[in-house]
Amino acid sequence: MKIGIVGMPNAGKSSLFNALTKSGAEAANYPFTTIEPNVAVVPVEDERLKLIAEQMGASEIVYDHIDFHDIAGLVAGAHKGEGLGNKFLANIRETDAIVHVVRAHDDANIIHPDGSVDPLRDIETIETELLMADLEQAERRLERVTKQARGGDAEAKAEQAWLEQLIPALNDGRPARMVPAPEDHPNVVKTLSPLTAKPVLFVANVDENDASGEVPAAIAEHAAAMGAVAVAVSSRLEAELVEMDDEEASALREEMGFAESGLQRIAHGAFQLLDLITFFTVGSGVRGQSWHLRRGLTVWHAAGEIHTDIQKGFVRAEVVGWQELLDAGGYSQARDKGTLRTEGRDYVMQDGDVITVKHTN
Ligand SMILES: Nc1ncnc2c1ncn2[C@@H]1O[C@H](COP(=O)(O)OP(=O)(O)OP(=O)(O)O)[C@@H](O)[C@H]1O
Ligand SMILES: [Mg+2]
Repeated sequence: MKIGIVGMPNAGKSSLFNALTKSGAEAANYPFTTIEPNVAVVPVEDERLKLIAEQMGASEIVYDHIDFHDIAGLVAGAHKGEGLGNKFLANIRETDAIVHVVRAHDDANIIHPDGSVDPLRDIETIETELLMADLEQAERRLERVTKQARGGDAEAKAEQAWLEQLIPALNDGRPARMVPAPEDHPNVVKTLSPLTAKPVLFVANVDENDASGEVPAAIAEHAAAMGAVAVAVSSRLEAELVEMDDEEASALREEMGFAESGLQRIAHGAFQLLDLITFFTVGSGVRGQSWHLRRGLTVWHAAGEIHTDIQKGFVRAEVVGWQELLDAGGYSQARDKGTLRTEGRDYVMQDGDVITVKHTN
């Protein structure tokens, strides 16, 4: 999963990104060796995997991860190519979701580009840039598909009709996610890949003393109205915590009154935002791994997350809930108890399922 970090200049993006990078780099059994400088790979920790991996005697634990992309600061006018505008926009087009960092701390030492702290104004500035960028893209696309539609192409006609609804909506300040794609041509959204169709996770970058507290009301209300998710984190505090050793950091966290690291709050917020479920693969002497999948998809899709070859050769899957596996004490005991079942490709995955895919090749 790819997530782009956006926000006003000086909002706290890089501090957050650095904290994310360090937390990922320090995690054990990190499955990748090279990391691009602007990509932070963050494992999503999961207690359930720890328990079953230990019981099954797995060789190691590999958590699923989220890739956060630090995207250069967005300035007003980015859609016109000002600053790093165009490159910035091309970068976020490729992501699954957006983390929008909003300055909510009052530290007078930190300059605000507009001279005062006003989270809603800042959110609006960024959202306007995203809307304008989509608008330009949509207008350009409309010119093209209008020509194709004249030739009688049904897909082009459907896309044209959609764009003709989308453009006035964007002009009115309504995001693309509010303009549903034509039912028989859902791909038109993917083709345009509008920024304002992406789900948004707001990170309220709060004062260190508020880091355990609530999301400021103005941001929480705005997020709720958009159908977005919001979490409160102090970017600077998180950047400081990753510099400490684990014990020191958790002692400090406890003292400040929050159990989960701000970074894990963000990772879990992203899961909630994208409506993902977690499933596991585990065995004796092999890796225990966690994976994610959109809710409502099947075990065949799950197989594709593991490997395209496993999906291609899919025959059937053995499925057991993580708790049932733990209770039974192993796969064969779970089979005897009837909690481990054999399922076909249309089985809809449930959060916490442990699967073994039987496949050809
Ligand atoms: N919660 C916070 N409280 C106080 N200061 C903070 C907080 N978060 C970040 N800062 C400080 O704000 C400054 C800007 O932070 P940072 O460099 O992370 O912003 P940025 O969004 O990456 O900026 P740019 O757009 O210029 O790249 C830094 O000095 C950082 O230490
Ligand atoms: Mg920065």
